[in-house]
Amino acid sequence: MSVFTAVAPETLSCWLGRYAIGRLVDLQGISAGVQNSNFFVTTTLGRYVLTLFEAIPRAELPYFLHLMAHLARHGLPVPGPIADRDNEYLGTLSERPAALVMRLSGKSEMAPTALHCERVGAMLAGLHLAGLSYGRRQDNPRGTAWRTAAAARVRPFLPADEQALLDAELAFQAAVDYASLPQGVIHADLFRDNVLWDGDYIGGVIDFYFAGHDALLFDVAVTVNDWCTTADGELDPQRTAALLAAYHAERPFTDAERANWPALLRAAALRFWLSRAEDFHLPKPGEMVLVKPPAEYRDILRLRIAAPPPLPL
Ligand SMILES: Nc1ncnc2c1ncn2[C@@H]1O[C@H](COP(=O)(O)OP(=O)(O)O)[C@@H](O)[C@H]1O
Ligand SMILES: N[C@@H](CCOP(=O)(O)O)C(=O)O
Repeated sequence: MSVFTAVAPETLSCWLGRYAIGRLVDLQGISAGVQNSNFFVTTTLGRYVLTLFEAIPRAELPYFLHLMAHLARHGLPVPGPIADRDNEYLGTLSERPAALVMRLSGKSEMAPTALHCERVGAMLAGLHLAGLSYGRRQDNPRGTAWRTAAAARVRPFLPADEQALLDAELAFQAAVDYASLPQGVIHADLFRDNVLWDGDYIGGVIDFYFAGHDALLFDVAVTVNDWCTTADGELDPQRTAALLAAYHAERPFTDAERANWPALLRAAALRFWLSRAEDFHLPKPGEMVLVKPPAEYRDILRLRIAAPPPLPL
């Protein structure tokens, strides 16, 4: 995240009176991330993360907060949201929808090994299986409809060769048979910076604010494109095989998923090329704002088109 909206300690101290988590000791803005304003909050009772939601419509937020509670209840290492004294997860602070979740320990691993990838694959399958019993439903907010709209917004800023790449990829993706793929709750942003490691074990999975209902394979593709890609954008065979085999052991891939794997790797690359291009060309105003390079995912998309990787199982 970034900090788009400042929060004064006095304001937060007063707001925390709505909760049963003690008094404010420390407040720190967090510079990582791109979507919301996030803060580490320490109270006399514990350590929490405060999120002020900048762009997500308020009506969509209960889906994410209850999903985190659901997954935590199913034993996944997901931060539980904190209910206020009225038993509500969602409040309002600095004129923004706001929520507190537990702060989990551990740190991100940006140079993962095959063992890390194996654990992430198993965890992602667990998340998909636990998601099957989640009672609420909301579409993937960065699914096909968003992709078309985002492409129209960023296209005028792109040079001619990138416009051609974008047009061709949108046409290719429009022909993919998503209905043939198993669907469910997906995290949709399971990048290395959204997993906290406690030694070799996953201590936390965070940032569920892009979650939604979509093809489970899209989530696998997003995850593989980030966790298993080398510095030059190619897939590392050992890490890819480790992640996919661990996932497959918990939720076996279907024939339709095998057939559509190269297309979904491309869809996942397109999604992050578009969101990064939009953040770059049409930035939101803010105090500390992180913009990730769009070229990285443009190039991953080009590579996945040039050499479609088979599902190695
Ligand atoms: N529950 C948590 N426990 C520990 N650290 C967290 C937690 N939630 C967020 N963070 C920290 O905050 C950073 C940004 O959070 P993130 O959810 O990725 O932001 P955004 O909401 O903008 O997507 C993470 O990289 C991590 O360092
Ligand atoms: N993972 C995405 C952007 C979302 O950022 P996050 O820090 O909020 O997860 C990317 O790399 O483009």
